[in-house]
Amino acid sequence: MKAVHFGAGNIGRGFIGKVLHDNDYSVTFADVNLDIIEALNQDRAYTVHIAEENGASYTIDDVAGINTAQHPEALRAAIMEADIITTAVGVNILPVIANAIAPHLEARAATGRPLNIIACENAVMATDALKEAILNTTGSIDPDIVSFPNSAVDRIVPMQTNDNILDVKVEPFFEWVIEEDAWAGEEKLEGVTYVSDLMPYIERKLFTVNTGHAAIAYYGRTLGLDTVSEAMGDERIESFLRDVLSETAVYLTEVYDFSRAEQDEYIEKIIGRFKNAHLSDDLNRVGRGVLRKLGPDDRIIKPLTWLHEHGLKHDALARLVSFALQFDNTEDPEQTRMNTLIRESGIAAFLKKHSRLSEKLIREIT
Ligand SMILES: NC(=O)C1=CN([C@@H]2O[C@H](COP(=O)(O)OP(=O)(O)OC[C@H]3O[C@@H](n4cnc5c(N)ncnc54)[C@H](O)[C@@H]3O)[C@@H](O)[C@H]2O)C=CC1
Ligand SMILES: O=P(O)(O)OC[C@H]1O[C@](O)(CO)[C@@H](O)[C@@H]1O
Repeated sequence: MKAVHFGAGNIGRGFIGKVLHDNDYSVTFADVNLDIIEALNQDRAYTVHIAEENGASYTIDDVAGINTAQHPEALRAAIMEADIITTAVGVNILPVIANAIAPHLEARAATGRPLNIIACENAVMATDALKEAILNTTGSIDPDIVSFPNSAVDRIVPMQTNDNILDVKVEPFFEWVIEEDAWAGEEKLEGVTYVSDLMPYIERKLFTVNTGHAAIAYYGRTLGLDTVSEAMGDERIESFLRDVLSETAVYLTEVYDFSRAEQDEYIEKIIGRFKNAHLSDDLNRVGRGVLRKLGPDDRIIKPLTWLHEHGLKHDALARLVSFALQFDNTEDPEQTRMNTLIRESGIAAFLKKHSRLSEKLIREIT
C-alpha cells in the first residue's frame, strides 16, 4: 500500500507517517523543505522517539520525499500509485495543497482504485475545505472512488532538537479519529478510531487540548515564561488553565453528549500530558498562528461567544483573549499582521472584524 503525505514536519513524520508505516504503507512525503526532502531520499528512514521514562524508539523505513515545487512529475507518479493522501501542513496551506493534487486526480480516479484524501490539521472539518478547493478545480470526481473523510488529530509534537533532522520526539499519547461513513474501500487503518459523528471529537479536542494549550502559552508569555514546563510549574497558570477548561467543559457538555464526569476525566488526562517532563515545548510554538487562534470558529472565540450568548460564565475565556492580544512573538508572521491591524484600527475594531465579537463582549475584554 502506498501513501502520499503532504508536510514532512512534526506531525507528518512523528504521527501520521508513523501510523501509516505501522499499517505497512510506504510513505512518500511531499514538502517544500529541501533539507528534509534530501535527507528523506538519502536515508529512506528515520526514528520516532517516545517521550517518557525508558521511552521506545521506532524506525520508520520505506519512506521517500518529493519536492512539490520542483518535481511535479514525481508528485503525479506518486499520486497515481497512492491508496491514501494525507496532509499536515497547517490549515492555511490547504489551498496550495489542493492546487498540487487537483491536476492529477481525474487520472487517478480513472484507475478505479479507492483513494482517501484526509486533512490532518487542527481545525473543524479541515478535509471539507481541502475537498472544496480541489473540486473547484476538477469538477465532480466519482465519490465511490475518491473520498474525503474529515478527521481529528491529537499528539503533542514540539519543536525538534535532534542531531538528525528527520528524527522526531513525540509524546506517548495519540488519537486520530476519522469519519467512518466517508471512508472509501475496505482497507481501514489500525491505530485509528472510526466514528460516524466526528464533530463532538473534533470540538472536544480543539476546545480542551488546544484551548488549554493556548491558555498556557498566552498567559505564560504574559508572565515572561518561555516553556510549557515552566508554565505548568506556576500555580497561577494551572489555576487559570483549570478555569478556562471548566468554561469550555460547560460548552462541550451542553452541546454534545459528554457527561461532566467524562469531560473532567478527559481534562485531567490532558493536564497530565501538558506536564510530561520528558517533553520540552516552547510557548512561542504553542501560541503560534495567533490570528487563526483568534478566529470566530477556533479554540477561544467559539466557546466564548456561545457561553456569552447563553448567559453562562465566560470570564476566563475573556481573559484569555486579552492575554492572546498581548502575545509578542514577532517571528510569527501572523503576529506581525495582528499587530499591524491593531495599530491601524484599534483592539475593539480588530476583535469586531476579525473575531466577530459583539460590542458587549468586546467591552468586557478591553
Ligand atoms: N505539532 C503538533 O503538536 C500538532 C500539530 N497539529 C496540526 O498539524 C499541522 C502541521 O503541524 P506541524 O507538523 O506541527 O507543523 P510543521 O511546521 O512541523 O510541519 C509543517 C510542514 O508543512 C510543510 N509545508 C508548508 N507548505 C507546504 C506546501 N506548500 N507543500 C508541502 N509542504 C508544505 C513545511 O515545510 C513543514 O515541513 C498543523 O495544522 C497543526 O495545527 C495537530 C496536532 C498536533
Ligand atoms: O498549530 P496549532 O493549532 O497550535 O497546532 C499544534 C497544537 O496542537 C497540539 O498538538 C495538540 O494536539 C499542540 O501540541 C499544539 O499546540
